[in-house]
Amino acid sequence: MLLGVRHWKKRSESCSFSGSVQATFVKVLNIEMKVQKVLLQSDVHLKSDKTPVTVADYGSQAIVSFVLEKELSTEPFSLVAEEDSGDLRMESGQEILHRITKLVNDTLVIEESYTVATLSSEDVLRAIDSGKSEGGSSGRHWVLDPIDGTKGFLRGDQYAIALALLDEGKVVLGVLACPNLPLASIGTNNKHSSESSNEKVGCLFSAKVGEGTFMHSLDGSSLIKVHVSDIENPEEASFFESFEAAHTSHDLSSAIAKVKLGVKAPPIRIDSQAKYGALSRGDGAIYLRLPCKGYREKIWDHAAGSIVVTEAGGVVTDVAGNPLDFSKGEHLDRDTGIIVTNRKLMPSLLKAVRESIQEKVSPM
Ligand SMILES: Nc1ncnc2c1ncn2[C@@H]1O[C@H](COP(=O)(O)O)[C@@H](O)[C@H]1OP(=O)(O)O
Ligand SMILES: [Mg+2]
Ligand SMILES: [Mg+2]
Ligand SMILES: [Mg+2]
Repeated sequence: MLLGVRHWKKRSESCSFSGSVQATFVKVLNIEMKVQKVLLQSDVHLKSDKTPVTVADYGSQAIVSFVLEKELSTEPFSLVAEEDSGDLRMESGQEILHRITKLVNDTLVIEESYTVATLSSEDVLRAIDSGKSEGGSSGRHWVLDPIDGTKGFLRGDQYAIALALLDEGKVVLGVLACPNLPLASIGTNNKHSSESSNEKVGCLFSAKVGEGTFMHSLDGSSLIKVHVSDIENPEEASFFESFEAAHTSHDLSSAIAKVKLGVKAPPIRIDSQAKYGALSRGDGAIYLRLPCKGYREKIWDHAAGSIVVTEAGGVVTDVAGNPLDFSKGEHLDRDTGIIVTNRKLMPSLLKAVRESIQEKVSPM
């Protein structure tokens, strides 16, 4: 028993961010917001899976991984992150690598504790490749999506920087920064909005297992504990889904929400894990993610978002009603979709999802 308590204490102490890591995280966000406004065509590349990647994705991964490794120098460091340096090591990647290196140094210079020396391009490549761990069910692994919702980032819309910690395959800590998300509600099921926060954008959600979810404003001026919507009547529940039609079936979610549940409000379509953040504070009550058959979800796309919602009282499952399993490496290994809501709505939502999928498979 005593051993268990000691283990828990040790774990929770080293789980927490030091102030300087959190401050650096906020600086990364500020830089990314500036980069978003001045992005050049040549700063955007297509990866082999045809998804876009930018100097900001690479730069964010290099900085977060560099800072985390420095902060956690006394313990084994394992990071599972989206990007790798393969394309940057090629002849064609040299120009973009030069710009990433400048971006990383410009950002770190603001944070005095990290200005040991100017980082070389090789240091930046090494920092990006620190994210090559495979994760799994034993030990501790940090999980990072340096820019989640790159398509939203390129459009000037929503995106997030998502960092989580896995301990023995379970998410125990999550931080979700949403630089373009208004502090006031973006939905109809709101419970937290206030006059003073009406115009401001930039939210940072943080959740630690057993301690709830908090929303900070990016300028540090406010901090509140958040909770998911307590709506019980599905007709009053507004729902979130991907902006990109290629990422989820808008038709299927419309059949579930409108036809089966009688939801009246139109869907709120935004990019990235900002959907989890918005849901955690009750902006809407349901998030439906029903990707094309065959798409394999990655852990960095859901680890931080899922703990932000569950610690705020919500439930995150696959369409069979099982909790997401983060212990199997970089993939979630569910190609059947993800549903998120509060405890009261989950049974009727699950039933509606199952019926709609069944009807799609075998139309009457
Ligand atoms: N074909 C796809 N189907 C579902 N999700 C995808 C697909 N391609 C990329 N993604 C990832 O889905 C997430 C964004 O989805 P959405 O904004 O629709 O919630 C991102 O993590 C994005 O990766 P990325 O991190 O590279 O942007
Ligand atoms: Mg990507
Ligand atoms: Mg992502
Ligand atoms: Mg990404």
